Amino acid sequence: MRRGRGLHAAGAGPERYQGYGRGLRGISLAVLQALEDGLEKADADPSVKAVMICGENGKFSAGADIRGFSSPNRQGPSLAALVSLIESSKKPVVAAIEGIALGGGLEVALGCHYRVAHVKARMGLPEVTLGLLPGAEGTQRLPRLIGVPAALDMITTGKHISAHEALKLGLVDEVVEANTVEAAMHLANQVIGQPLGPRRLSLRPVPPLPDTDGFLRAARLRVRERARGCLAPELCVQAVRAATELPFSAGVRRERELFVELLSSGQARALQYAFFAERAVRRWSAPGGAASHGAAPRPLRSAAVIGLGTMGRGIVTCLVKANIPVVALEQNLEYLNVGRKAVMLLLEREAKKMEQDAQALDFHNPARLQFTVDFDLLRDVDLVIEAVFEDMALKKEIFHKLSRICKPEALLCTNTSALDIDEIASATSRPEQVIGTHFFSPAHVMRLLEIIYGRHTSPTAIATAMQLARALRKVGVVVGNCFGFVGNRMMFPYVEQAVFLLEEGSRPEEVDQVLEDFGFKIGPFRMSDLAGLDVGWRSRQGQGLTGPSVPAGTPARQRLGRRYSPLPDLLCESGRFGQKSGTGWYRYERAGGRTATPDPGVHSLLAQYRHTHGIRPRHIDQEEILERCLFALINEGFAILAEGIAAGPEHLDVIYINGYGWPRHRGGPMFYAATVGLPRVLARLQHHSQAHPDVPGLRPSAFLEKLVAMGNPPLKEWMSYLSQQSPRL
Ligand SMILES: CC/C=C\CC(=O)SCCNC(=O)CCNC(=O)[C@H](O)C(C)(C)COP(=O)(O)OP(=O)(O)OC[C@H]1O[C@@H](n2cnc3c(N)ncnc32)[C@H](O)[C@@H]1OP(=O)(O)O
Repeated sequence: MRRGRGLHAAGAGPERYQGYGRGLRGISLAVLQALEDGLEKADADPSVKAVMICGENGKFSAGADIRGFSSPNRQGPSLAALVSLIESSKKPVVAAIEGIALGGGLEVALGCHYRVAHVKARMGLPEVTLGLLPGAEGTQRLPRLIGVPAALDMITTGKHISAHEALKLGLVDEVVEANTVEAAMHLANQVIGQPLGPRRLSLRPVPPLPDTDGFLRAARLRVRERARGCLAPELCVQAVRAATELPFSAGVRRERELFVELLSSGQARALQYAFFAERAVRRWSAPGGAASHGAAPRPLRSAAVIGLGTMGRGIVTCLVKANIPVVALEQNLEYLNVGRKAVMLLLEREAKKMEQDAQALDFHNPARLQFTVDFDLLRDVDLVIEAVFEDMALKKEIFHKLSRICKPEALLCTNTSALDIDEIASATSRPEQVIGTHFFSPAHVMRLLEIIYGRHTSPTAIATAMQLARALRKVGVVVGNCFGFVGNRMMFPYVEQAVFLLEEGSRPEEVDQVLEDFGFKIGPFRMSDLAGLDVGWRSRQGQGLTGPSVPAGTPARQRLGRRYSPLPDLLCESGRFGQKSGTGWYRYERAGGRTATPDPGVHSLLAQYRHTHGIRPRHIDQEEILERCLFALINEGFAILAEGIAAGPEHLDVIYINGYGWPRHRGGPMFYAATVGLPRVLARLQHHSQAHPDVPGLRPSAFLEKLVAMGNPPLKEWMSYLSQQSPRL
């Protein structure tokens, strides 16, 4: 038996191999070189009759090293050349796929003549999620193997598929439950001497469809619609089209051109930044030097959710899906029954989506999901998530009760989008166990979990909340405590600018269009209608900004010495609450309808409003709409960083990508600011601030000014320019 790195070669005799492999870090140049050398050696050695390629540590490959794409000095053998070399081997090559075969890893497997997968293996071409396409000839080989529709689906979505699905598609030849390497060697030994031509994918034709051109045209439109300005999915379709129209070698050249176009588009950089940012935020730090590496989470064996409104229902659903037994509590039987029905409906739907795993949910079993009005049933749970209305007095009452009832080590979470965690914690005898867990609606769908520590929250509590995020398959981001935390605090100036633009001459649909063209899933007015305009109205009433508590004589468009727009209040006063009431910034087909139509009623309300306040409407161009909304949001981001509410710009970006529909291919607001260039962001903020001196949100943050003065350093260096690391982090 001979051993090397990366590749195993099965010899003529029983089990003679040579081996190499590599785990998660991606295929490095060293691995490429080693594979190339090994293959050449195996081809030249007459005693070697077949070759088997596998990974190390039970993982075939996570693909190319993503960091390598932005490296200016990338040199050495190319992955595509290696895949061709594998395919052209005169001896049969078998891939033994365990764990994962992703991206370039799967392309290596496609170069092999046979593929054997472990039953738990997952495969995929996720390049599109990194702003790229499978550029090691994957767009040309995969359609030849599994046909255009299935290949296009995998390549344009980047989804991972199971071994069974791969077998159904014909992507692998065999799925095994036992030792994959042995099974692959067994197969290798069996096929020695058989002709390899039919196994070389580059020599196969793409299986024809009745109307390939029509299919690809429809796919391109579908993908373009879904991509919201992201280039990669569309270029993936073009590459697959090349496979259907050109001979293999010309298709590969086309794939290469498209790959280079994507690599230099800027979007690839943004998407790769987002990939690493999501992993970077798993490492958190908190006051007093506590950090992820030194804090261990407590076990999460059971949970309770208080309040079965929209948020509570979604949270219960995620917990059940994560296999955590839940006690769901409401204040009375009437609300409990309504909540129970809604949760069951959600779970039925989720079970349908999950198909074969549905049994595992087992949500009719009271040991896994229990509905109650009795607080005493919360005595033994490891975690409680309070999800009642945004009412401080009510939340404090509940937390007071919890600290009497729950076991001492139970984590007490509040699902709030803005309220003070310290004040809530002050109602308990154990503030170190209290933490904010801000879910986003619908809670069983949205990936973000903003985790807010208070002054006394312990590192163990933070680590446990992060563990909860992971268990729920969410992206947890740890932030400090301030009004609106990170996400909503940055959203306030954005929405404020959008409303000011209406006062000055824009229409809701114009503002939404500009921001949707930028890539947001929905613009600020569609979003407000969806969330319900009454939510913000109640909050403004609570803050004394509108309603009877506003002192007589207060100017209509001013509060606390700064510009204020009463427009959203006027809408609510006239019963326009958004989708739920059938009218808001738009008109809907009925109360609860989803289709927004520009509303002449709103247009005349705006005209009347401007007339009343002596505002002469003006034409506002797209650039001004974008700059005022986005730069105000980004400006708040710099203030948040300077105050130490978040540990770095990546945290803000991950929050915006996963919770606020920020287009991922633009990398998040702070990454976007870096792309635009901080001097330009500053100059434009200065310009708009001069035009609107009564709007503090447009006044450039001192931290932004400092970064510009320091020469516009790269984003990863920003935090080192804060004179003292924040008091909070
Ligand atoms: C010519 C072009 C040829 C080829 C193109 C490509 O191959 S592009 C790359 C395609 N591959 C991918 O997109 C896979 C990316 N990785 C993942 O999806 C996940 O990491 C994975 C493999 C499913 C594992 O997930 P898990 O949750 O178990 O681990 P985690 O994500 O935390 O990753 C652990 C650390 O590994 C790093 N990493 C993973 N994959 C890569 C990679 N391809 N390149 C570089 N680094 C990778 C990841 O960043 C983590 O690092 P850490 O420092 O611990 O944060």
